[in-house]
Amino acid sequence: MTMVFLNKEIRDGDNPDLTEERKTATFDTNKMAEVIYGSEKLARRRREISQAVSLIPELADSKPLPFLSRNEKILESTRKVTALNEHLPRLINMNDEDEAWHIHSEVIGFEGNPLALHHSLFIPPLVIQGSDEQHEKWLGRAKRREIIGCYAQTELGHGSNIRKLETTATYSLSTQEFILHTPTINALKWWPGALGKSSNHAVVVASLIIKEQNYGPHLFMVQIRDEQSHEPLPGIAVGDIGPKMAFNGADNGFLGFNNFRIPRGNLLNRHCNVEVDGTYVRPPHDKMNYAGMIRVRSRMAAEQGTFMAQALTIAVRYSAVRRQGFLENKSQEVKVLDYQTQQHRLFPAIARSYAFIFCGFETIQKYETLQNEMNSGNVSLMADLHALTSGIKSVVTYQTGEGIEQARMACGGHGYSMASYISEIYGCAIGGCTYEGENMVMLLQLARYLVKSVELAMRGKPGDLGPMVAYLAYPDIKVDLVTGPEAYVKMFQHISKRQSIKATEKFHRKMESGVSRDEAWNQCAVELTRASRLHTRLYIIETFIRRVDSIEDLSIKMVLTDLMNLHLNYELLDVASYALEDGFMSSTQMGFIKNQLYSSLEKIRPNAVSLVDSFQFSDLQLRSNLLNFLFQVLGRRDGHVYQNLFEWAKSSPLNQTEVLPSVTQYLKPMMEKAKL
Ligand SMILES: CC/C=C\C/C=C\C/C=C\C/C=C\CCC(=O)SCCNC(=O)CCNC(=O)[C@H](O)C(C)(C)COP(=O)(O)OP(=O)(O)OC[C@H]1O[C@@H](n2cnc3c(N)ncnc32)[C@H](O)[C@@H]1OP(=O)(O)O
Ligand SMILES: Cc1cc2nc3c(=O)[nH]c(=O)nc-3n(C[C@H](O)[C@H](O)[C@H](O)COP(=O)(O)OP(=O)(O)OC[C@H]3O[C@@H](n4cnc5c(N)ncnc54)[C@H](O)[C@@H]3O)c2cc1C
Repeated sequence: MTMVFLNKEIRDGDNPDLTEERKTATFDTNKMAEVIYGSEKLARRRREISQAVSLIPELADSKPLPFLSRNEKILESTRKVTALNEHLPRLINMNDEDEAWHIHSEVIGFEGNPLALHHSLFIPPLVIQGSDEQHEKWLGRAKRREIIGCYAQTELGHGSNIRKLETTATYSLSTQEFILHTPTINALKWWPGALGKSSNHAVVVASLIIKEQNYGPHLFMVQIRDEQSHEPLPGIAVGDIGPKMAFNGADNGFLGFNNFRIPRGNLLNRHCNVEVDGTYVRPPHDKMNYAGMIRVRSRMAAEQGTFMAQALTIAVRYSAVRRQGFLENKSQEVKVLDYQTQQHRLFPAIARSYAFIFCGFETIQKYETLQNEMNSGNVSLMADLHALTSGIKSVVTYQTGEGIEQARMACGGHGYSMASYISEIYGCAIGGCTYEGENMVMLLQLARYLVKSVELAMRGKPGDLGPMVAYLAYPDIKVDLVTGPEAYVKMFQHISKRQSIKATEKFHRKMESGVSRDEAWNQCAVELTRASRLHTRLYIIETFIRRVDSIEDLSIKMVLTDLMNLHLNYELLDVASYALEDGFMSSTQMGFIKNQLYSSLEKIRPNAVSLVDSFQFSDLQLRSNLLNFLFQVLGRRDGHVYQNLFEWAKSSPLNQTEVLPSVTQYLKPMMEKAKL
């Protein structure tokens, strides 16, 4: 029987320790899901989709994914994604990217699949950079999945420095074609997801050469495999780059061209062009060809927030059923969730998950505004959003990695087992520190923007500063943290401003002492990245406060205020040394922050399970409940962990036979030999 209590679904037969947690929570998890996902409709749609997926057996994993070999993983992810495509139009709104993301994450898990990049990295650049004529030619085919594509930019020798990509696209005036060529091994495309074995088309980024002049990286639509035989076309070398830390259900690949010709019309030319006579038509912004990367980065905060939320759901539920050690009552061991250290490990990360998701929705909206403006020829918002998303991408991926790793350790030994699924989530999430721009490189992009802004403020032009950096010109007025969130923001603004100014001044001093600009930049790079992190963390705090301010439901507002206070105190404590250094923060204030932090942990404790339940991840999504199987493990909603860990172990392929060949071939002879 299921009893609904503030929508927390207390189910008969659930582990009583989890039931107790759900009963004591002070808010409605469905209402919280509305806040997390943006509206009642969006949250409800997620539940409906999860429910629909759970009723379709062919969308379930046919075996526990960690027991599969690489080939089996690719076969399984391809089986599921093609089966899913058959059902999609019935299950989701096909124009809704969030619904598509959600359903893929339910069905595929974190292993990746050969069509993931088709939708997220092949179609979007075609939409953004392709002309109407090019949309006519390829977009319909891509959307109907008549062709499969990927985004091939990174090379063996270059990923971060796109200007130095070595793959060339040389315009031939005589044939009006581009000749794609890979001049060296280093110039092989390397890493693109789904390139290795699955795609038959690629958006290839190559340096455009016209009459021996290099015009820098441009995007080209390239067919790489025959549509019938799927064999590589003559002049193309392509394959898989081998197993990775995660994403092993996907085929990241390499690609080389041997003077491979494509028509002039294959340069994606909505914003730039090469005319028949070789005349180059410039785009309205120098970095227009990088716009697709801003798009992906703008989605990463929400994405990473949900990755961390999944690991935390597993760890918090498990911590509520895991009993070990004693507190006051010596007759019953305590839930490990009652230990302050466990709470300190998990709750700030829950707060960051919420913060990243809220911040993510804002950045996605900002990107949509940019996209609309770009479509009408206005590129003035690009620089701001490039700077902002560069910082956010770097901070959230790093902190998500930290949070997931804490979740793993919070599960003790069982966290280390793949039955927890946390290692797979971790492998996938920390890929984000590297893909879509290596974190340090992207922090330094934001630092360029901050330095320029400080210079404007120094030149007495604070009016020229955009709203995101206006605080760089604010006067320093001491704050009383007791007055609430605004005081925390002011304290953070002071810290961030001071670091940006210090780093800029150091950079200027280096140059004044005769060091070249690039060398001076490098000598200040650590300080500059610190400024970027502080600026970004400030921005995330502000978005959290904005979101909580906008909530009307009192019970939700109260618990989110607790979470926000935890976030404010945790973040400020983490960077307090910057404010103690110049006396802006007193040691009394430091003590106040710590006490607030500990009291926030206590306030959140009764709501912890419901705060993670509110993300409403299904057991399938957490790989904690595989349809038709008993392998239900650590994060399962009903909390029955131990017997299912035992089922999981019994299902290990190693246990399908009592005596392994490793024993008969090697150990037995060794022991026999030792007896002689
Ligand atoms: C449950 C589901 C499971 C799984 C799914 C999850 C995840 C997905 C899985 C897999 C991964 C998916 C995708 C990964 C795809 C990729 O990684 S694609 C490759 C991405 N590559 C990069 O990001 C490369 C990073 N490098 C760059 O972007 C650039 O090289 C650079 C920006 C670092 C530098 O470029 P330069 O041309 O050299 O420029 P600069 O000299 O440094 O700067 C000059 C000015 O230009 C401004 N600028 C740079 N970029 C932009 C931009 N995009 N927009 C606007 N302006 C830009 C810069 O700010 C400078 O301005 P100034 O005013 O300061 O001069
Ligand atoms: C899971 C995954 C999926 C990917 N998918 C794709 C894809 O679909 N398509 C695609 O084209 N690519 C893809 N990539 C490639 C990815 O975009 C690049 O690996 C990434 O941009 C980093 O570039 P790099 O490998 O050249 O790192 P490098 O730049 O070589 O980084 C190595 C080190 O050098 C440092 N460094 C480099 N430049 C600077 C600098 N200017 N200042 C300071 N430090 C610097 C970095 O901080 C880092 O510590 C993927 C990568 C991964 C891991």
